[in-house]
Order: sequence, then C-alpha cells, then structure tokens
Amino acid sequence: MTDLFAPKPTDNLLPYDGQVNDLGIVIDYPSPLFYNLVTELPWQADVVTLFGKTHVTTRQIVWMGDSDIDYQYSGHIRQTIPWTDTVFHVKHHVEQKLLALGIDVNFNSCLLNYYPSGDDGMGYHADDERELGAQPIIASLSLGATRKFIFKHKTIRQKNKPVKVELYLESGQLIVMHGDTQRFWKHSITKNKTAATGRISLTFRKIYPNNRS
Ligand SMILES: O=C(O)CCC(=O)C(=O)O
Ligand SMILES: [Fe+2]
Repeated sequence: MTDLFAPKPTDNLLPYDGQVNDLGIVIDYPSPLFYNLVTELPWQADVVTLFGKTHVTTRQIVWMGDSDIDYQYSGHIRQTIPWTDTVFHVKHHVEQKLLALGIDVNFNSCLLNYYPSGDDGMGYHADDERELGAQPIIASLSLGATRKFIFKHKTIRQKNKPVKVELYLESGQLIVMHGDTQRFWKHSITKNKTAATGRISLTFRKIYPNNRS
C-alpha cells in the first residue's frame, strides 16, 4: 500500500526562503556502516566559541575531504583527513541520489558528527560561512539512533514564536539543504534523554577555498 502522506523527494519541506528535500532511506544496511565509522575514524571533540567563550563538546567530529581543503569555522582551523574508502563510497552514492533530484554536485568535504548518546546535540546554527558559497548545498546522511532535526527561521515569527519545521531523521535517511536555506534558517539537533544509542551524521559540503574571508 502506498502511504498518501509520505513526502515525495521532490517536496520542499520548507514553506519559503529555502529548499530542503527528504530523499528517504538510501542505505540498505546502515548498522554495519555505523559501527565501521565509530571504530575506524579518529574522532575528536569539537571546539565551539559561543559569546566569546570556548567550549569542548561531547559530540565528536572528523573532517574529511580532498587534500587541498581545510575548513575554518567559529574561528578554529580544522585539519582535514583524506577520504577513507568507506566514506568516499558513501559520497559517490549520495551524489548519485542527488542527481536523480536534478542536483549535480561534487562534494570536496564532509563533516562527520558522532553523538554518542542522547545527551549530545548541536545547537542552532546556519552553515553560512563564505567559503560554502552563496547557496550552499549540504547533504546530510543519518546513521544510528533516530533524532529530531529542527529548522528555525532567522527572522519570521508567528504568534510571537519563530517559525519552525521539525523532522525525525532515521538510520540511512538522506536529506539535502540548498537554495537560500542557510541564509534564512538555522537548524539544530536537540538533545533527547530517551535516545539510548549513538548517532552519526555525514554532512557533505562543497568548499570554495578562495571565498575565505
Ligand atoms: O547531525 C546533524 O544532522 C546536523 C549536523 C549539522 O548541522 C552540521 O554538521 O552542520
Ligand atoms: Fe549544520
């Protein structure tokens, strides 16, 4: 039976000011991939500066990409490690899925995030650094525990509250943010005390090093 309410990959999840598509589950066996990445990658705590204060996160990250790319955000320079066979393979798979939506992109970088438990999240932010270009294309593949992903409009409010769009990201699910999304919306992964297991997201990006400010 077809689910009349299941979003089509071509549906825009945002009401305006950007474009987010849900490509659904694109990985047949996500668990082996999850455990492979947890064990094989050199995870490190992230360092974030908020209101002038530096924090070390329990969320763990790895930057991966082409050898000529390193990435700078929140004032910190990130070392990029070369593509592993596994992630390079996933990158190719993701690019093929996007092609079917009419999005033709060759990602040169990936930020992998590991949330060991439901106590780990990522606060509201926009991936709007200059080096990502004016309309960044960011594809995000989720593995492991299902977690809630929230978009919050930067300026538009309704009934005195910011406009929000929420979705749940499941293991093997791929979404893509593009168009004006980073310009007008922030996004976050909320903490969830009931999430018993870990989650990984692979966020593929295209970096234009010459746009660095
Ligand atoms: O883990 C996620 O799904 C979100 C990650 C994210 O927003 C980022 O890496 O910029
Ligand atoms: Fe992000």
